[in-house]
Amino acid sequence: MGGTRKIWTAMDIEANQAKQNNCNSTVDDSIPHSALSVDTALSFPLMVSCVIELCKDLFGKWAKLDDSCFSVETVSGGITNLLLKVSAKEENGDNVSVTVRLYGPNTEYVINRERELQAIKYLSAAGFGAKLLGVFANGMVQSFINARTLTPSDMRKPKLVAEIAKQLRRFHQVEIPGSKEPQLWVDIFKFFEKASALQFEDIDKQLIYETILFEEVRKEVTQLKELTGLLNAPVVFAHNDLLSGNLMLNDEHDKLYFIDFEYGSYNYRGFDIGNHFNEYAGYDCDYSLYPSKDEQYHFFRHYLQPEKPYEVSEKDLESLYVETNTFMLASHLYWALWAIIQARMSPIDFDYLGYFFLRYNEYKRRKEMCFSLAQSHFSGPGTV
Ligand SMILES: Nc1ncnc2c1ncn2[C@@H]1O[C@H](COP(=O)(O)OP(=O)(O)OP(=O)(O)O)[C@@H](O)[C@H]1O
Repeated sequence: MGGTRKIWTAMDIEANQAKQNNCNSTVDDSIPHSALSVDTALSFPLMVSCVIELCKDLFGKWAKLDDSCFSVETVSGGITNLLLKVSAKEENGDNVSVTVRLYGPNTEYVINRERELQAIKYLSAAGFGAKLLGVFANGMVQSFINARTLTPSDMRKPKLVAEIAKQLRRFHQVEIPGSKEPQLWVDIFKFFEKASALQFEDIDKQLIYETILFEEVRKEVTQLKELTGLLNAPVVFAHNDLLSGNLMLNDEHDKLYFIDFEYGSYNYRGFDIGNHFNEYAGYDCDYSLYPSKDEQYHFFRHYLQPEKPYEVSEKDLESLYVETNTFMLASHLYWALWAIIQARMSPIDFDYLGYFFLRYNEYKRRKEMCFSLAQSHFSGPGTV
């Protein structure tokens, strides 16, 4: 879903905004700020001039360089963000590259940029993602990552699985100031309220929308919330959208990067892992590609004990297996409800209502197996 999942993200913005306002840590003052903005509607050549001016304003050592020392190219041009690569030939002959991310119009209404920037600050200090180099009126500048984006099939290669698991463990250990309340059910219920009160101008969409059994969905959400509540699952700062498009690999240095923290929040550990496993289905949503128990155990070993993966106890593996596969169901409900709202709000031409049914049907297909897995786990050791 990567690119299609970007426009209408957190419905909890207002709620979180209130929390953020109570939290006194903002972006580090040592990070350069510029009041300039770059109009994304400009023609590319005009945009290039503005971006060069912006970079000169942000970075003192580039201020005196001639415009001919800069080159600007597009890295990715989603509707949400426009990502540019800016390279500058510095006075000492060094060629330095950065990325300039221009937020798409109106995304400030749907993405909590303050929360994202704050998370980036702490995550990049912990070595995750691109380094935050500058902030301006409608975007940010980050270090350029010399790496390729992973494909869904890369993501399940045992060596990479071990590395992803190990990094995810470290990611989950990062401390971000502010509320540590897990967002999963807060988000899901907000999505539900919005999603169940929509009206579509498009008659065909309206007819499809009217076939959604919201009371049934509400019961499923409530039932799953109750079940996951029995798990006592750890709460961590979670990425929440760990799909292959958000993983980059530098093959030469064997270095893996997590990127794109737009959905990052405090959340249940099992949700982040289960959501990641759901992404094995790839862009075609082929859920037969969901990892087997052995594949999951390989991940868990490296997540739980990266230094001694083969010393993880069977009991710990089983517990994390139950936790992950219960929250995996929540990931289906989360993105299913999110998709209904996207169907109404997003300008991206994608069959979001179809995506709702895909995720909701997969939830229903897996529900019984996962519920009985959790219930037999609660009823005694060794029963899984
Ligand atoms: N710092 C970076 N350095 C190099 N390439 C990057 C960097 N950040 C992102 N990219 C590349 O750009 C792609 C899009 O990045 P990202 O998902 O962060 O942007 P986005 O605007 O949220 O994307 P979209 O809305 O198109 O999904 C990534 O898959 C990656 O290939």
